[in-house]
Amino acid sequence: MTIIQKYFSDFPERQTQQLDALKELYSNWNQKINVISRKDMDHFYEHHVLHSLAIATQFNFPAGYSIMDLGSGGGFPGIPLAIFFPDVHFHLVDSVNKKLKVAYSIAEEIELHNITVQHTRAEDIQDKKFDVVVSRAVAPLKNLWYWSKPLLHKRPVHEPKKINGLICLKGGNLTKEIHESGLHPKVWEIENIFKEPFFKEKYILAVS
Ligand SMILES: C[S@@+](CC[C@H](N)C(=O)[O-])C[C@H]1O[C@@H](n2cnc3c(N)ncnc32)[C@H](O)[C@@H]1O
Repeated sequence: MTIIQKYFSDFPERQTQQLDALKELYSNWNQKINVISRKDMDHFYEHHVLHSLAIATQFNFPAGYSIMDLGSGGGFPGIPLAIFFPDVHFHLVDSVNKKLKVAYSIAEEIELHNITVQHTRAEDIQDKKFDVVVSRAVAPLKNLWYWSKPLLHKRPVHEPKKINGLICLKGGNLTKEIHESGLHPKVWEIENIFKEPFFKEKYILAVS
């Protein structure tokens, strides 16, 4: 996990151990339930953990915040972010239960207590509200916002690193997708944050 240390130098011991444990756990689970493409396991920390933590370079979630990871699959970006923000609660939602089972088992194995999971489609949730929704590689921005908006607390924030809204990780040419959403997201190019070629044409989008 040297690639993580390259950008985040001073993790407390507990978080370092949790991050260190992830690759072997995901490798083992992946042999039973495919949550990460096999060839990607060679770049696990860069493509999955560091990519998820791009959000932590731009946002500071205060203790007590409640965050939904919409379409979390095997736990990205939710699990790396839950390790990074141990005082923030992450609710991992996916319409495929077996992937969530992997995420939940891994959270248990590393004693990550700020995670809950729910097997449902995001648009069917009616009884919960969150401060933030995060999401990676799930659906067009228009849909993500349509599903997230009713689930967000209405708490306007005025500090630049805080947000009450949707944060998603996306790749490729987003011009059409953003236009079709009718939204004006704030956009960060991850290649300006992390220098590895993998992050070319990868973006963080935020809507609030
Ligand atoms: C390409 S996977 C990405 C998984 C994970 N976010 C990641 O980056 O590794 C997309 C996931 O979104 C889930 N998904 C798609 N639409 C959804 C919805 N409306 N509600 C909940 N989950 C959804 C799918 O089941 C799938 O697991």
